Amino acid sequence: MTVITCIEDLRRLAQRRVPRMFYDYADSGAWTESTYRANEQDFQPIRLRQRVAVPMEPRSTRTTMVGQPMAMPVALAPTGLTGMQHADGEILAARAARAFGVPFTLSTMSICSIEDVAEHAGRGFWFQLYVMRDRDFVARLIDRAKAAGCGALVLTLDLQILGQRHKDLKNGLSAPPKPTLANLINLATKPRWCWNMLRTPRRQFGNIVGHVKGVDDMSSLSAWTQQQFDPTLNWRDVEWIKNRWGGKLILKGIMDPIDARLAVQSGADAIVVSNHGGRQLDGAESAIRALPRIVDAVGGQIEIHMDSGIRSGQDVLKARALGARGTYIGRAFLYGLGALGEAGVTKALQIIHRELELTMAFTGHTDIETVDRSVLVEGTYPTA
Ligand SMILES: Cc1cc2nc3c(=O)[nH]c(=O)nc-3n(C[C@H](O)[C@H](O)[C@H](O)COP(=O)(O)O)c2cc1C
Ligand SMILES: O=C(O)C(=O)c1ccccc1
Repeated sequence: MTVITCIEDLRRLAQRRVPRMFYDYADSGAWTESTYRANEQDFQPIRLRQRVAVPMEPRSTRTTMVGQPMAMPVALAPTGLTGMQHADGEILAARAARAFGVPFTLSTMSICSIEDVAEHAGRGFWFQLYVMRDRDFVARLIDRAKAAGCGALVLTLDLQILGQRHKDLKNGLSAPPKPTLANLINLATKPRWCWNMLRTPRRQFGNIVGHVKGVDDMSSLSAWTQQQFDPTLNWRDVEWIKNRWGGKLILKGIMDPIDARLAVQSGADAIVVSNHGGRQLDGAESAIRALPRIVDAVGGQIEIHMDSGIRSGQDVLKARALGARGTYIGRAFLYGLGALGEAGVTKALQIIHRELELTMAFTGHTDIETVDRSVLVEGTYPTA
């Protein structure tokens, strides 16, 4: 293998090492994947202003998200089935994030449970909540996250029903994979993944199986989601969750200024401008284009984060310049995990950090806190 220098290198290696069903699950969007593609592509036309002969050392990327100090404005996004990209994936990613000094967000739909991650990777990670019909279960999840010392609750609002993802339907996505002939043939080409998976006991949805009576078969993930996720979710539920949780609350999946204003009224601490990485509403605007409008509407009133499409430190800088205090990476860290386990997540974070602080130097900044719209070339970036 040649030297790994960028996230795209990690993606290629992950594609070789992760069973097709799970690689495709990560690397796909809804329907035609037009929003998935736009998320990445819409960063490209945004141009940076090169500066010379200005101080460039020492440089700091340190900042905060919801008051929490971190090494750079990048958190690991919550991703379901992370423990299927690599055995014990959530524990490994949480460890890498902790060592790097950025938050890891554990998904409700993770393989390793809240307690597994707290035990093996330490406390303080963030927890992402999906609202199920069974409110007692939701309350128990919140209480478990509290008991594990989670530093923030990320409440996802954009997936009460699952976007239609063609690759998952064709592959028959399930965790663990069903022993069909096609799956067995594919698994036979992934010995490293299989060996690691056989050595871990954690192969089911750890936050759910064993915690809800009668739930031991989640083999059809989309059917299970449809049965369990609550389509009546509304702002009164957000209030109930906020009160039950009592800590920092981040609302994820906001793309419209109307919803952003309602989020402000809910008293949440931050919102994430996100279209779920293009996995839900195909045809939605890219998140980087939606960002300035949301910043214009509520920027002074609530902390704004963004995700969807970030593949480099330059993307982080552009999001920050357009008003996002922090960002999240989803696939960028999943590719690292699938490629090289914990070391791959560390690699992904190192790559993004290096790109970010080099770009700061070239654009004449030594402190991420001073980066604003003026690093961008007028006329090349989206506006409200
Ligand atoms: C494989 C995968 C699984 C995901 N699962 C969840 C999830 O369980 N909860 C959630 O809030 N978002 C989930 N997301 C969305 C991410 O949190 C994030 O919004 C998205 O990945 C950002 O886009 P990016 O992958 O281009 O960085 C998932 C994304 C991916 C790629
Ligand atoms: O795949 C996803 O994007 C996601 O958030 C999810 C939703 C339901 C079950 C598993 C993952």
